Amino acid sequence: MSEPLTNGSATDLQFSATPLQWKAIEFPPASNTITAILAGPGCGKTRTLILRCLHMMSIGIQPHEILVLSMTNSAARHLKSELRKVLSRETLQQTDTEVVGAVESLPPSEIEYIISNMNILTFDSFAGQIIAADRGSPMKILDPSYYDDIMYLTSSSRQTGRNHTASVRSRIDKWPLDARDHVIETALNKLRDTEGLATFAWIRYRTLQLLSTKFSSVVGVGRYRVLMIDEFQDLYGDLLRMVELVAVEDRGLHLTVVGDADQSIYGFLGSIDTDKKLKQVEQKSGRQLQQIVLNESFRSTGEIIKFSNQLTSTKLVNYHQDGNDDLPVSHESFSSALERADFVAREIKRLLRQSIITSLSNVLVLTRTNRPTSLMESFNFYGIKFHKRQSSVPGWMSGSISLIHYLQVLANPQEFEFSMICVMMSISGMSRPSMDVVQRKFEAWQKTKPGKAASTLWEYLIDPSTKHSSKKVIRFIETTNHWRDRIQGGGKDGAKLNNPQDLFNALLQYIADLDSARRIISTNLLVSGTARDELEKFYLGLKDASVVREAKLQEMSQNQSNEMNNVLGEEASVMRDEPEVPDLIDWFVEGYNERLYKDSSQRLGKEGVPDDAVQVSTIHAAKGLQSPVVFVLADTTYASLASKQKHELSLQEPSSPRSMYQRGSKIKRHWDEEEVRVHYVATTRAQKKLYFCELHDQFVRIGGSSQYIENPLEMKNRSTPGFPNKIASGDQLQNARKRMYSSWHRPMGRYNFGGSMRFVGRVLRVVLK
Ligand SMILES: Nc1ncnc2c1ncn2[C@@H]1O[C@H](COP(=O)(O)OP(=O)(O)OP(=O)(O)O)[C@@H](O)[C@H]1O
Repeated sequence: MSEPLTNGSATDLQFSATPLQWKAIEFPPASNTITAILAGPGCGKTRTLILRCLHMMSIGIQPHEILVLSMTNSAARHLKSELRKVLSRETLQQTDTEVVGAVESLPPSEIEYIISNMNILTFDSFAGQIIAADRGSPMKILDPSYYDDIMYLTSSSRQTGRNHTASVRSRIDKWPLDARDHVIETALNKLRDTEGLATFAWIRYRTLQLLSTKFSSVVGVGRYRVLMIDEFQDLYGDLLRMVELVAVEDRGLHLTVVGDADQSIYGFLGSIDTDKKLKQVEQKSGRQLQQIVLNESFRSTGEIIKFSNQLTSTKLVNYHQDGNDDLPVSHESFSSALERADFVAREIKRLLRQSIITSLSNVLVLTRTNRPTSLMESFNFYGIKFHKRQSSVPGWMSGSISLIHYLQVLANPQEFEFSMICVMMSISGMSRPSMDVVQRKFEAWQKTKPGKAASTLWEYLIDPSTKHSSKKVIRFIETTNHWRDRIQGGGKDGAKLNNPQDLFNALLQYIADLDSARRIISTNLLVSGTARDELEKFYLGLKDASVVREAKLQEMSQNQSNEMNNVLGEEASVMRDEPEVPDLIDWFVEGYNERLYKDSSQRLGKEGVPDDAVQVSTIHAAKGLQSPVVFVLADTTYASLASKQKHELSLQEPSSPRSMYQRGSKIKRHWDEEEVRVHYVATTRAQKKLYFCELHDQFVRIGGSSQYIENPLEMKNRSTPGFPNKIASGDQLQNARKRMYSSWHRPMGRYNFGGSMRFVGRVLRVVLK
């Protein structure tokens, strides 16, 4: 193959449209019709949608009268950038076989005018605008999955700065579902009234209410003459209802929807069959359906299309040949995620060396979940930079391990009770029933101390009168006390551990002494390769905190000495106290929530992708994208695991996160099929070269190691000075490996470790402006 694989091809530069695309572009936007543009991946749906908007403008519809709604921020950004690209193209060319659209190249000011006046929004921003117009000010978003934080925010303990959410949570977890929902709902209502905080679910719900009861007074909505829906196949419950309400017959609004049933991947949120959905909208809005099916794919080579078709058994027969030789699809299999990551990096290096690609931005790495995404992001063995595309998941560390819990316990086990429970649960052999016993005894103990109703679990544990029957609990107390003493300066030399390296080592040692290493270090690292990254990120966070703290200390002592010299004279210096800056551990723990919040809002705002980086994304966040080279890090076991759970979803408006999973609801999903479609979406992002990389065994071979990396725990550290080369000792590692199989499926009870990271911080995302 002679030419390098790049993003732009010759056909891309001209505004040609196939006759079918042209028909879709031109179909009159009458208010009594719905135009449904259906097509497989790469057939030009997005492009047609944009050209259709421009065509409408050419027949007199104003940019601000057009509303384009998409499911995700990422899709909305993609649409905007495509619109900008289309608008800034220079000349139009006529070809023999294709009809050419008459869109003139526009001066920059006009391009800006169109882009800023045409509303390309996510459903949630659209709903947010309606709410803001209704109440006169925007609302802040509260992620409903942080429901411990919701409790925290509404509880009286907030004023005292204490965190009682663990006990609240453990109590309400025992209640029937309805009662629980009621409590959460009450808390949410309170937050809405007092703090202007609302969940997306509520904002959608309220929007639906406003649209159905007082549509005419909903500011702004009446001005739209055209509504375009991108990725229609993915619309679920309330979003679909929103479309129906905005598009009801008598409002003179035209509706165009664009979609592909084979790319439907939101069944897990209740999205139903595409045809059924179309019929539903047709009936509810009383319109006539005009369906146009595009059948020629312009994106991928024949090899890629064939491979993708095999996945879903669909027949997208036509693909547009642009003269490039077809490269074979590489179907690879690996025994560990780390080995796979290593392959990806080396392969990219090779593509660069052999000039098959000229820029790292021509490569897209797609993963099923966030976990391997984080792994790739911090994988830089071969000097290749990976840039994680912003998905909707917030969080400073979406890591699989919750190191912060351990540090919080070391900082203050009274304040961070929930963390303490998580830490106790992570101790090898400490099961859910034994934790329940502790909890029950604690409650009984509290009753014997009438004056001390608010006594904490830690106070109970260290109370000399408490008789512990479990050796694990005793060990937890002793180990925690020992390392708290060491860190807090109660050690022999009386020094505080304010050096990030010492503190980090102490933290790791604490974890190892608790015998939690199996769960948080070895298991994660060996299975998915991410634990090391999380450790490293954590270490870097600690270092950052230390740098800021040092600067603060210096600044304070500088101020102080200036002040002393100027005002008080030298003698006074003796009387002065040392500046008060918290110790590193407290500084870090305190700043953690703040950073979590700041970072997630910064990340939400971030747009562009650096040129010198490989893009890494989850498949869900990569909808609509394309790239010359795509590596799909397939997760084929996900399908069978998911199918076992057989979630049942309800389409009712959720009053709380959990009511989404009510029993007795009608819709059952076949998860395996959806998983196949997810992978289909992934493979069809590739234009020229596709790598389908599976893990043939989701579990690492016991005792074996990757052919590339001898011992993952003793890998060279990635140019992070101070980060320990060796994380756990050989024996621990061997034992961890042996125990891995037996422990992998052990349920973590309600204190799910992976998810518990969420409860650490109050993650309030302010996304509505
Ligand atoms: N008529 C055409 N001539 C040349 N290129 C085209 C034509 N139609 C579409 N393309 C190109 O094909 C690629 C895929 O188009 P587009 O992203 O619009 O497809 P899509 O149907 O939206 O795909 P997906 O379903 O994956 O989102 C783009 O690079 C686009 O420029």
